[in-house]
Amino acid sequence: MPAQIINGKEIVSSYRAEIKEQVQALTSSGTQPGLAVVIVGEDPASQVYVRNKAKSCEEAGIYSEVHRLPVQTSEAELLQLIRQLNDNPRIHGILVQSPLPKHISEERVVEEIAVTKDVDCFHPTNVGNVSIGKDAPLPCTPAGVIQILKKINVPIAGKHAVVIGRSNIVGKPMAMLLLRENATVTICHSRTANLEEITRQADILVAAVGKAKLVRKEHVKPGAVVIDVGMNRLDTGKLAGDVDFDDVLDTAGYVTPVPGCVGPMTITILLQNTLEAARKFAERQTAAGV
Ligand SMILES: Nc1nc(=O)c2c([nH]1)NC[C@@H]1CN(c3ccc(C(=O)N[C@@H](CCC(=O)O)C(=O)O)cc3)C=[N+]21
Repeated sequence: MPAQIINGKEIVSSYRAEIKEQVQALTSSGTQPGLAVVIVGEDPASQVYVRNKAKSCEEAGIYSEVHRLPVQTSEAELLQLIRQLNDNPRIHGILVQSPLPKHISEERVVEEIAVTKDVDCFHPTNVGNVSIGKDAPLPCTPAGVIQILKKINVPIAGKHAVVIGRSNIVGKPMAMLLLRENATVTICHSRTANLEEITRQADILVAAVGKAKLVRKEHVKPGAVVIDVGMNRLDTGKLAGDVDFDDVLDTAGYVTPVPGCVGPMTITILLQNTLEAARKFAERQTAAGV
């Protein structure tokens, strides 16, 4: 039986409709959620993402502002902007688009973002809180993947989940969230010997390596759920995932398309995190008698 193609559009639009309602409710009680996106330089992929994000905020009723800074912006200038956004009561979430130009330390910049406004979950305090199970904004792409699994009713507890990739943005936090859902988790990476042998044991296989079409049917256990986080721009201009979609179709039980599933779901979680940050801001205001 051929794999079921996970309908990202349907999952995303119902989730965003729920968010929109909650944004409206919070707005009418006096707090409109607000997101600031900061982009330094002209990376073309980043431009696409930032455009998608601004449009998504608008559709959800979230206030957003995009700060486009020239590539020669100094680290000190960027830090100054972040401090202003930290102090701005209209802004509840701050996202500094990565990658940054080489002369700016991403680590330093992320640490400047107020922990309560870190809607990416990149700040070390939030990363730590997620790993010890404390309340924190959830990392957008990994949380989106968990939501996809839940929406299609795939059980996670007790399943063997294999993550290919160990980046701080996707691989590592992905493994952490799967563990929180009680999966047995294996992380594979560029130094893993016998990759196929391990990935073939996966009930849930998440590909987040950044290598176009790396995952083929020989990597996939029959019936497995294959989630493709990859977003590789081919020379043809087309977008390809880390999974060879056509090749795995007859082996996998479920597979996500690229584009049209994990990407838009990532943005959906960003909206959710911004809403949640705004809600907590409003609660703190009320508690303080403001
Ligand atoms: N601080 C920070 N936070 C991020 O979350 C972040 C980042 N930096 N830097 C870059 C990556 C990449 N990323 C994408 C998310 C969604 C789509 C997306 O919606 N993609 C569409 C297709 C877009 C197209 O056609 O090119 C889709 O998959 O259907 C793309 C890319 C967020 N990132």
